[in-house]
Amino acid sequence: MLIHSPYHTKFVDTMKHKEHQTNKVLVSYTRKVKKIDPVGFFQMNRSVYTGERFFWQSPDDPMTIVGIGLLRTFLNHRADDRFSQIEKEWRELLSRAVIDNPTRTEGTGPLLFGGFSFDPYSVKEEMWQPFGDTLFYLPEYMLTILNEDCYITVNQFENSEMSRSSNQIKKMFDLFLKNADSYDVQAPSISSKEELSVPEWLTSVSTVINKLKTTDTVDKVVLARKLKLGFSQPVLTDYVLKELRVQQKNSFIFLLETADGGFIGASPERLVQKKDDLVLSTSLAGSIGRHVEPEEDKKLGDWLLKDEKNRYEHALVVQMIRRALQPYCKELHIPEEPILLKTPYIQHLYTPVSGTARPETSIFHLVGELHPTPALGGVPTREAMKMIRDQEKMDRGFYAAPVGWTDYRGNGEFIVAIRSGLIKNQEAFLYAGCGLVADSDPEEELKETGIKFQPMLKAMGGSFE
Ligand SMILES: C=C(O[C@H]1C=CC=C(C(=O)O)[C@@H]1O)C(=O)O
Repeated sequence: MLIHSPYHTKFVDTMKHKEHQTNKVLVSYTRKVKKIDPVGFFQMNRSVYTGERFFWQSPDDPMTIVGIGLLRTFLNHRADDRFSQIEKEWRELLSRAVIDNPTRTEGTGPLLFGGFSFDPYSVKEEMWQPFGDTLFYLPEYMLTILNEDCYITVNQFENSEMSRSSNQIKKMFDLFLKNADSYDVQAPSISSKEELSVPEWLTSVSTVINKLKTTDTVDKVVLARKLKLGFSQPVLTDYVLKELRVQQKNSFIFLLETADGGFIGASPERLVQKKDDLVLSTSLAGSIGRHVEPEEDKKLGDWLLKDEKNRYEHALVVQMIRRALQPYCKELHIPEEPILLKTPYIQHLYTPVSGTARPETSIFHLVGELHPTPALGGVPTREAMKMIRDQEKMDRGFYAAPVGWTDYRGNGEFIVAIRSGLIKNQEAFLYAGCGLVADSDPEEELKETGIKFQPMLKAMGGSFE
């Protein structure tokens, strides 16, 4: 139910004007508060802020960040220098910011949340237009939960009526809390399900495998496909988010809302985390399904750990991450052997990578060097990307691309946005891909992508037979 109050008009007015305030000084206020439920916070004042929200949760929940209201949107349709461009714009904004943040906690204070397109040179599909090649949000209100501690950040541009002092910003947040509305979140009801162009996709897979067998210019290519869902009503991102949080606890859960839906998913794959000078990354490639019987499940995992094709697919990713990070890290630690990472529907070969960054290394640098890893692109990158453009016949948009956050201190985390989908009114488009090497079998890869649709499909109220 919506609570009408004079303040609602105020919030709407503030929103209308905020895009014109980009030359003003950013004023940011952060305080530790009593624990707030992140979903409750996400849904507060929904009638005003739908389409202007983001949600982030790391595996098993140590870190949650929820943003509401867009103080500034960074949207770019540019290719070559997109990583350095966003960094430049962000630094410019921060260089004139007034930040009142007595906490030393990462993920608090001014923070950008968003991501990049997978391939800025792909032929664009209309549905991805609102995302451009770079899309980041600077929120007005933000909740950060790290372990058991909870923080609120309020950002405003100076000169806006309500933001001249920290005290006034605090009052503004109190007002925001008072005006919270609550509402029912209905389960979406799937009315149609269409796997797009399966025969064509299988032909493309065979063409790529043939190429991998017959030339030595390319070793691995990841091809993806798309599943289109129709619903009887517009899909509420809130519902899908709620389901993913319950069903995919050991993945990164992310949502970047847009006016008519949003990009959402539960990815097990960290691209990079930076906390002070500590850098973490992940090689995740090589997959097999799960079995309900623990003994059978273990057999599947043991098989995967020994399978040559999967080990090769995986090793190519490890090699590339090593090459990408070495120039930026004083030390790099990469275990010799992968272990298993199990999510509810699938298990993967997994190698955690850690290092110590050299001074002046920014998270955007690292994202730019790492994307796309051969877990989503291929080896060598340039040839694989060309084959993906030629053979995939779709725009991946933000699927398989870096999505995450960075705070004003340069800490942050980006994942590879797989196990994801784009919600657009009464439709949703889910994406899933697979690594192809010379020994791959098209039918097996079709099955594997089918399993990879599962997490999103389940969260949207469906299943994949
Ligand atoms: C491309 C996807 O998965 C990648 C990540 C892990 C394992 C993969 C594989 O075994 O093929 C893929 O490289 C996807 O889930 O859409």
